[in-house]
Amino acid sequence: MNENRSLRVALLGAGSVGSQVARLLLERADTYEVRVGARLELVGIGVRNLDAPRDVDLPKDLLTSDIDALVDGSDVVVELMGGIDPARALVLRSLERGVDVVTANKALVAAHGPELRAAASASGAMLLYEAAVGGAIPIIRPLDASLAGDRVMRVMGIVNGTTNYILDKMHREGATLDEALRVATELGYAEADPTADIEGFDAASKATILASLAFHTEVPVASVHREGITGVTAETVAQAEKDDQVIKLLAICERVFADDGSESVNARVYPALVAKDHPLAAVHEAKNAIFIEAEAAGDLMFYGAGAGGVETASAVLGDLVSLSRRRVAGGQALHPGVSAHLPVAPMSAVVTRYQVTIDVKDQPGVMARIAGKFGEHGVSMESLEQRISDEGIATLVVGTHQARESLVQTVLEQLRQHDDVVEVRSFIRAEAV
Ligand SMILES: NC(=O)c1ccc[n+]([C@@H]2O[C@H](COP(=O)([O-])OP(=O)(O)OC[C@H]3O[C@@H](n4cnc5c(N)ncnc54)[C@H](O)[C@@H]3O)[C@@H](O)[C@H]2O)c1
Ligand SMILES: N[C@@H](CCO)C(=O)O
Ligand code: NA
Repeated sequence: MNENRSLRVALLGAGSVGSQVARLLLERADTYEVRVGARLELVGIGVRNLDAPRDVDLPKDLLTSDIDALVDGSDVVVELMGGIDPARALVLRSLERGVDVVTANKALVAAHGPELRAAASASGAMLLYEAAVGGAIPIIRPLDASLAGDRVMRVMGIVNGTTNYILDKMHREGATLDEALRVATELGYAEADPTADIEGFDAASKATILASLAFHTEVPVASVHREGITGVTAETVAQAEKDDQVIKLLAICERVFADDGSESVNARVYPALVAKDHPLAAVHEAKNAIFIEAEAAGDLMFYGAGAGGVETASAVLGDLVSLSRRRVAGGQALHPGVSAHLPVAPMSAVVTRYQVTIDVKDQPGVMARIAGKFGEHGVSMESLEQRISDEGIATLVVGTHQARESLVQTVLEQLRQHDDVVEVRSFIRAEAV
C-alpha cells in the first residue's frame, strides 16, 4: 500500500465475470474505500483483444494487452481469465512477489492448489477463491473458517450451474441438451469450452476443492470419479418423471470407513436420481445447492446463484474487500497446510443405491433369474418392476438398497452376458430418493 492509502488492483480478463467486477469496482469505489480503509484503485484490465465487444462499457484507457506489465505494477491481482495457461504462471509470479490474488478459476485451484498455497505461504501473500465453487454462494469460507473447529463428514450437492440449467430444461420443458446448452452459454453460465461443464470436469474440480477443504487432506483432481450428463437421454428423464424423481448432476465428497475401521475419503461426480420432494429437486435453472454434514454442527444447507457474471462478481469482490482489509490492518496471511493425510478411496469402494433398467426376453421365470443375479452377489433389491412388454421384450427396472459399487458393477457385467438379457439400457445412482 502506498502513502495515499490505495491498493493497485489489476484485473485479468473482462468476460462474463471480469466485466461485472470492473463495473462494480468502479461504481462502488467510494463505498469500498470506507469498508477497507484504503482506496481500491483499478489500475488496468488485461484483455486479449482491446476492441472486443463486451457486456459492459469499460473505460478504454484501463484496457491493456500488456498483462505482464500490469501484473508487475499491482498490489492485488484478480484473475478472471480462466484456464491453466497463462493464468497459472501469472498467479504464481504474483504470489511469489507477495502480491495478493483473488481468482474464480476452479480448474487452476483444483489442479495446482498446493503449489499456489505454498507460494503464498512463503511470501505471506493471500490467495482467495470464493467464486471458484458455488458462484455467489459463500461456501469456501464457511468450510475453511466457520467449520474449522468441526469434523465434516460429507459434502454433497449441485455445483455446476450449466448442467443444472440443462437438466432442468430437459425435465420441465422437454428441451434437448444442445438447445439448453446454447441458452446457458448465452446467459454466461458455461465455461469457455462447455465440455468442461457437460462432461463433469468443472464439477470434478469443485469436488476436489470442497473435499480438500472439508477433510483437510489432498484430494487430487485425477482421483475424482467423473461422469457427465451426455448419457442422460429424453428416455431417462421421462422414466424419472414417471417415478416422481428428477436427475441432477451431483458432487459428493465423503469419508469412507472400511470394515476394519480405517478411514479414507472419496469424491465423485455423476448424474443421479433425486426424489421430487427432496430440496435438491427444487434447485432450478443455474442455481446451486450444497449440503454439509458435520459432526457437531449437524446438517447445513447453502443455496443460491451458482453461475452468472454479476452473481459471481459478488464473491470475487467479497474476497477482494476481505484481503484488502487484512492488508490494511497488516495481518499475516494464513494458508493452513494439509493436516490429515487420508487415502482416497476408489469408486469401487463407494456404497450407494442404484437403479438399473434392463431389456430382457419376455419368457417364463425371467424376473426370478434376473433377481437371482443380484442376490448371488449380495446386492439387495428394493424393487423390481416390469414396465413395458413389447414384441417379446420386457423392460425391467431394478432399484437396489445400499450396495457396494464393485458388487453392482459385477452384476452389470454378468447381466450384459446373460442369455435372458437383450440390453442393459441404463444405470443410474439414486442418491436422494
Ligand atoms: N461465468 C460464470 O458463471 C463463472 C462462475 C464462477 C467462476 N467462473 C470462473 O471465472 C473465470 C472467468 O469466467 P468467465 O465466465 O468470465 O469467462 P469468459 O470466457 O467470459 O471470460 C474470460 C475472459 O478472459 C479473456 N482471456 C482469456 N485468456 C486470456 C489471456 N491469455 N490474456 C488476456 N485475456 C484472456 C477472454 O478473452 C475472456 O474475455 C473462469 O475461471 C471461470 O471458470 C465463472
Ligand atoms: N460453468 C460454471 C460456472 C460457475 O462455476 C457453471 O456452470 O457452474
Ligand atoms: Na462461492
